[in-house]
Amino acid sequence: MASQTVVVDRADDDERFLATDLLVWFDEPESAPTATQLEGVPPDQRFAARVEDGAHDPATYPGIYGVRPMQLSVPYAGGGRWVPMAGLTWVGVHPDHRRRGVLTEMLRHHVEQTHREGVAVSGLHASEAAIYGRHGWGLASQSTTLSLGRGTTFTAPGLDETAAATTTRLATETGDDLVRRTIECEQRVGEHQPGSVVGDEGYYRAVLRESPERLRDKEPRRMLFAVRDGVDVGLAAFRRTHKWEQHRPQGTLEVHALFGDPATRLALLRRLVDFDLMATVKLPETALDDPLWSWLGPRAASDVLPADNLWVRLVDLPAALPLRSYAADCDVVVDLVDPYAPWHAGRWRVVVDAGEGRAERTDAAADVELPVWALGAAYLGGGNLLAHQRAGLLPDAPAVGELWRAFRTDLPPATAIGF
Ligand SMILES: CC(=O)SCCNC(=O)CCNC(=O)[C@H](O)C(C)(C)COP(=O)(O)OP(=O)(O)OC[C@H]1O[C@@H](n2cnc3c(N)ncnc32)[C@H](O)[C@@H]1OP(=O)(O)O
Repeated sequence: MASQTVVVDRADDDERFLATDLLVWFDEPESAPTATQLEGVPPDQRFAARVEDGAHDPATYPGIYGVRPMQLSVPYAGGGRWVPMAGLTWVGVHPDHRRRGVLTEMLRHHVEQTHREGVAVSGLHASEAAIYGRHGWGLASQSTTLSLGRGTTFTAPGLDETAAATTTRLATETGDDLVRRTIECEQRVGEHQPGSVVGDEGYYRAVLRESPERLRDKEPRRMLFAVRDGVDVGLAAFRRTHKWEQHRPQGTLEVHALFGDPATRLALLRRLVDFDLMATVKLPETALDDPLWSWLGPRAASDVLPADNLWVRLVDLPAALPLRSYAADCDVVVDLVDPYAPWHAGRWRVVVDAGEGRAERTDAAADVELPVWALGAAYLGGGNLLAHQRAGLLPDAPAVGELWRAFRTDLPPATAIGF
């Protein structure tokens, strides 16, 4: 198809924004007011692409995207630390305009806009894994989904006492009370777990809202909080589905999110595999080094499916590097390839000294040329640069190993929510 001139700017028409999203995702329209449906993406963070040559449907935009103001937990002093992240979401291109560069222009706009707003990192969950790598996002955390049978045994002698001292109770709060309790709990837990993401109140109102059209005959989502010493230390969000086979209950309990330190996860998991009338517990986005694998052994789970989790793009290297701490010293000159960001592309001296990182402009000869996705992948300590080098995706230069030894973390990052 012929290319087209694409201009991206604020989306000034909420109805049109929503209509575009409905067309892209072919969802049933909801009865809730438009403002409620758009909650979690602030009005000044809704963007639309317009094409300047050719007619298009006035009720929709050729393309839309939104940004959630979020916090990302980055590796810091053996734990984590919250830093601002632009959470890219609601990306969609009208079916009549696809594969003609609308997404490409929207992502270029997003990178510029994020930089203008002084945010160094953009993150997203992708609908399809092949989309974002070519635009500079690197796969920063990976996970698996899996299923467990009812009554699964978890063997964790060193954590039994703490898990037993952890009470699990279904939340009785609703509305804003539940939103506040959930945010506070996720902030408390995620700060110690690099790769965690939390949103603002609007985001939590949006994810905790369940419209009648989406719910139909399903059980409303239940929130199970884990409490220790009077403090919320974790939670599991889940829903159950009935099923009967030959007079025997074969229900499925599907977990949507699971937060907590290892002893808390143990307490929550023991409770989740013990609900009446269930035969199967489906777990979401479980990190590759989740303690679960040590408690179970690899064969106790079924339907194990690896997936990409959080994709990270750096939009400002000198601002992003000092935000986290590092495992080893390094001093290399990187020639950064970033076609979307002239302020970013070119040679940087990347230095880590006593755990602190920085990047400064240099005219020195480059030790390695790196695509911007590589630093996004490694930023949380998860995307192994040496493995990418071995796979032929990065240049065969010693500087890649030096960078990786600085960026890597003892445990890979884990991201528990999608957005
Ligand atoms: C963070 C999020 O919100 S994830 C949600 C993403 N949205 C969706 O999946 C909704 C359904 N899909 C769509 O709306 C569109 O097909 C999009 C947004 C995925 C792509 O939009 P388009 O305008 O068609 O993309 P565009 O023409 O800019 O393509 C850019 C490049 O990405 C490639 N590409 C686009 N979509 C895909 C895909 N689904 N899989 C693999 N490659 C893709 C194109 O081939 C093109 O490659 P090239 O530069 O080598 O030629």
